[in-house]
Parts: sequence; C-alpha cells; structure tokens
Amino acid sequence: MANEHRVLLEVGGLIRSAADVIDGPSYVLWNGSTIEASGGGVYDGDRTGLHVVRKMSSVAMPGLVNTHGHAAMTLFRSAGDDVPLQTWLTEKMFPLEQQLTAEAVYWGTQLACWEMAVSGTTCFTDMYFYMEESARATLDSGLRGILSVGLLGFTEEMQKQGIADSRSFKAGWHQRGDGRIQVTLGPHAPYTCPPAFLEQVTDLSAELDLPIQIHLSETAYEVEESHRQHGKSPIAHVRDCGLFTRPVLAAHCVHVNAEDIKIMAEHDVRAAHNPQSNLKLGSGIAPAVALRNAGITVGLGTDGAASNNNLDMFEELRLAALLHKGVLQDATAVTASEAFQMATADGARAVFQPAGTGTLTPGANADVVLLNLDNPSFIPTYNLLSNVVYAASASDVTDVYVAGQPIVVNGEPVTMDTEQIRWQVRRIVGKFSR
Ligand SMILES: CSC[C@H]1O[C@@H](n2cnc3c(O)ncnc32)[C@H](O)[C@@H]1O
Ligand SMILES: [Zn+2]
Repeated sequence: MANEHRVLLEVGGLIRSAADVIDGPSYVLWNGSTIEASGGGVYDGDRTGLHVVRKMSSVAMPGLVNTHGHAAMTLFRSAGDDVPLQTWLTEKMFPLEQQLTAEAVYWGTQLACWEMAVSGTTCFTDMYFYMEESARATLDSGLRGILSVGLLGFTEEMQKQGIADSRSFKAGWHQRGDGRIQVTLGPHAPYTCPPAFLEQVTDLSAELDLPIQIHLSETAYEVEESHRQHGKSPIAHVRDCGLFTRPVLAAHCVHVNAEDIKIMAEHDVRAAHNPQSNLKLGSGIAPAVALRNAGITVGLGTDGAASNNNLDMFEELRLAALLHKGVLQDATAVTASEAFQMATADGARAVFQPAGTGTLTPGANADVVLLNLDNPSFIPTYNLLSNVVYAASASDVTDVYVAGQPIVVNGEPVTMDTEQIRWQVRRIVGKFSR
C-alpha cells in the first residue's frame, strides 16, 4: 500500500522560489509536512511507498503569505466604505465590533480561511477579538495562522484584561496543530495603546518569547497627532517605549520618513505592505521600495475584508508590482520577481518564520499552491513568473496543500464545510444592527 505520508507531486512547471523557476516537467516530494526534494525533470529516486499525484497541467508555487489582516472582519465586508480610516474605525467598525460574539468570530474566520485558501494563501496573520475562536477556526481549516489577541488600551481594565487574555491565549494555543498555530502579541496601534501599556506589552513579549504585530504610521493624521502628543513620529515613539527591542511586524508604514526607515532597519522591524487597504481608506501609498532598499523585510497583506474588500493576495501581488512603477515612474521599481518574493519568502520572514519558509526547497513546509496552466492566464508563457504576477488570478488556483495536507482539491475546499459557513455567516450578520 502507498505510504500517504510521502507524496510526490509531478507538475508541468515549478516556482521553487522567486529566483528559481522551472518551466517544464518538475516535481515536489514531501514527507509528512516537510519538503524532502524538488527540482526539474522526473524524480529519479526510489518510488517505493510514494503517493504520486500527477498534475502535468499545473504549475506548483509556494503558498502566499498574508502578512496583515483581521480574519473575522469578513463579517463586515462592505459595511463601511468610502470613508477615511478614523471615521471607518470609530464610527463604523468599533460599533459593529461591540456586537461580536465568540460564535461570530469562529464563522467569520472560517469564511476568511475559505476565501484565503481558494485564492492561494496558506499562511496568514490575525489580530482580533475572541481569538480562541479564530484559532479554532484556523485549526479546523488546515491553514497556518500567526495570531494575536488585539489589544486596545483605552482603560486600565482593558489593558489588564488584554495582558491576561494574551497569556492564556499563548498557554492554550501556541504551536497547536503541529505548529500551524503560532501566537504573537497584538497591541493595536500607538494611538490606542498608551506608552506604559506598550512597555508592558514589550515586557510580556520578552517573558513569553513572542513576537509583536502592530499598526504603525498608517495615516498622515496618525503621524501629526503623534508629533503633537509625543513630539516624535509613531516609529520613534514606539522605539522609545522599548517595542523594537523585540521582533516586531509593523503593518502599513505609509507615512514614514528617512529617519523612521533608518530606525526600522536598525532594529530589523518587518513591514506589512497593504496597498489595497491603504488606497481604499485614502491613507496613501507606503514607500515599499525605499523600505526594501534600506534592507527592511517587506511582506504583503490584505488587511481585513472590511477595508479591502476581499482577501485575495493575487490582487495585492499584482498591485504591489504595478503601483510603485507608477509612483516612481520607473518600470523596474518592483519587478515580478521582487513582488513574488514579497508575497512568499519575504512575507514568511516578516511573520517570523524560519529561513526557507515561503519556498519549495528541501526543509521548507509543504505549503504548496497549484495553478492551472491550461487557463488563458498561462497561454502563452514566455516567462512563467511574469504570468503568475501580471496575468494570473485567484481563479487559476486549483489545489492547495498546507503542511503537506490537501486543503483545496480541484478548486473545492476539502477541510471546510462551505455550505455551513455561508449559512452561519448570513444568519449571524442578519442579527447585527447598523
Ligand atoms: C484590536 S483588534 C484589531 C482592531 O483593528 C481594527 N482595524 C482593522 N484594520 C485596521 C487598520 O487598517 N488600521 C487600524 N485599525 C484597523 C479592527 O477594526 C479592530 O478593531
Ligand atoms: Zn489592520
């Protein structure tokens, strides 16, 4: 009988990494959750006990990494459009979020996992409420989640509760699902977390050995207010609260100056670039090229579905490659290869994964996405990677594996009950008042 734990995937093309593309017969072999071998041509090792999956009309690529989001905000998709961030947050989202329940977050997160899986995302970050439910939904979906309790520090009671919830979230969930669930700390932003609270979060991060994710320098208003209140930029302010003594993923970084970029580079602060959300909220465009040129690891993200309004990383990948060409009037600003790197290996580094993650090379997680080479997006293929970045879309995704396990097969999610998700989300959302 075939050993189901060693899988040989035979494909018609292989993107092992942004720099290593094979347009022709190739293979990926994984053992359990880890890639054992990959390369061009026909696998010439011993085939005894291998489960062979032959998909010669597909190209295999590493799963996309969504470095910033709020999964259960799928519940609020299109519930607050065409307003700027502060209005969106305080007048639209906060009142809706008051009505959240544990059950709502479970089904909202399952909906996000469904949407992300079928569009080729295998790993995502989350910062939200009722995070035990987000973790449970993620675990059930089979995806990989880098999750944090969203911390708002408006009152001392909220701060105490947030610290306690983060502690118990780590105790209950960190490294569950063979490491698919990873807990981080999630102070929302410097404008919702006072300095003493950010210092406490920094200490907790060191004590629990957990990285931190935070929104930083998203709008011009945030930066102006930071100068008014603290006499410095949000980046300098959180640095002075000690945050950058710990591994930090900073979401947005739209309004950063040269000094901010220097501080981020010096402290190896990683950035999540969310071009669609920043455009939709009218926040601006992050200087992703300057950040990368300074040596900062930049990943791509969607942000929540209420500010995007979808979780499709193929759109972010394409937009990141196009946007900076236009802004800088330089067609070489972000190449297809650089955009792909941001959406995969750099994204994985941004969310604190070990080197090699986000590639299909030996030792990496078997997080694999297949795209249909028979679709128009791949005809013809002068440059396979260019087809993926500039022509492909989520509709080209046919199969998705996370940690070697099938999540989507022939376009159909196999770990999630989509009929149930659809029904539950419609039922739950029907009870919200707006
Ligand atoms: C405390 S849980 C997370 C919190 O963040 C809000 N949120 C979602 N997207 C953004 C964004 O782009 N900037 C700032 N805050 C955001 C979400 O509504 C939750 O309240
Ligand atoms: Zn966000």
